[in-house]
Amino acid sequence: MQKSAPLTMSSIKIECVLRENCRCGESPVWEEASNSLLFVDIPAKKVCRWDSLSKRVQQVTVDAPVSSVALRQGGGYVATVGTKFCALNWEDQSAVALATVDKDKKNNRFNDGKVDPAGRYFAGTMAEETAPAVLERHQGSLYSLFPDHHVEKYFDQVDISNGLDWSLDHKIFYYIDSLSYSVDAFDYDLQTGKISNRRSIYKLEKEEQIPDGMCIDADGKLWVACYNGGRVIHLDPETGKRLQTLKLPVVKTTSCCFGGKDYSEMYVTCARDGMDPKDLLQQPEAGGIFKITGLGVKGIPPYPYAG
Ligand SMILES: O=C(O)[C@H](O)[C@@H](O)[C@H](O)[C@H](O)CO
Ligand SMILES: [Zn+2]
Repeated sequence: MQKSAPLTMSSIKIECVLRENCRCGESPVWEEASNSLLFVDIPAKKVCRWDSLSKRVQQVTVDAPVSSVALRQGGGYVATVGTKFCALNWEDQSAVALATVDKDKKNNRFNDGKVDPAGRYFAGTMAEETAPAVLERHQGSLYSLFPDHHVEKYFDQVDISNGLDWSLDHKIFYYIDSLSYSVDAFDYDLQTGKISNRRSIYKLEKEEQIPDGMCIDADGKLWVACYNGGRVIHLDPETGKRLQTLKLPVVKTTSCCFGGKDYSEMYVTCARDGMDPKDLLQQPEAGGIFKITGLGVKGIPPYPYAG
């Protein structure tokens, strides 16, 4: 395995590349075909696409909070809107429901979602918040939308279903329920999409605050955005050790992904909701998109939904 560059050689640069004032930016996904970063602003009900070459942003507004977006095999996107898995057509700005979950829970909505290596769209739910991280507990569940559009439920009793990704050998599923303050792992069966043997691989320290979105890198290590922690932490899931902390000039960091040339850049989303006017003055880039270069590690392309 190739070692990353020694620390003395790396020059990490963190910059805000888009001042978007997202209320709650989330679900960054790199689309190689268009050199673009997709992301959502959950309460603003917007899916955005930032062209890294022209620096322009396009957006599609939907009719309910949109919590994640993913690429779709054969073009277009899928997104979790309210409690629906939807197909998103960028050209005519339409979102067509493929399946609905939590029909008995009127106050629920989807939260983070991502596609697995076999093309299933995983996403979990939560009760709607009255303020950031303030909500009726244990209302969420984790689901996946299979390529044939049927939905499977994995477990319930979730507080805030959040970051998710798969190990490079596809044998482990990593998952975050934010209010557990833990990054968990499950054994993963790629053939069936089944998960088992839940365990914690990392417990957040107090100052790291609330674990939110996450992604894996090409070395199999995890990067976890810490809401209210103003940072992304780099974890070794095998040893359970934190390898590195990246501090950002905004406190409500929500999620991260790799993108850009050869997936050598990291993109980080963040939120403005829940900040008071004084914080907003001190963090004028809150709600923007951050790009981090010089990490000395690459990411992997996102998997497209196969249905
Ligand atoms: O981005 C998300 O995942 C949630 O929808 C947000 O509301 C916050 O992250 C949450 O409040 C912190 O736990
Ligand atoms: Zn999140």
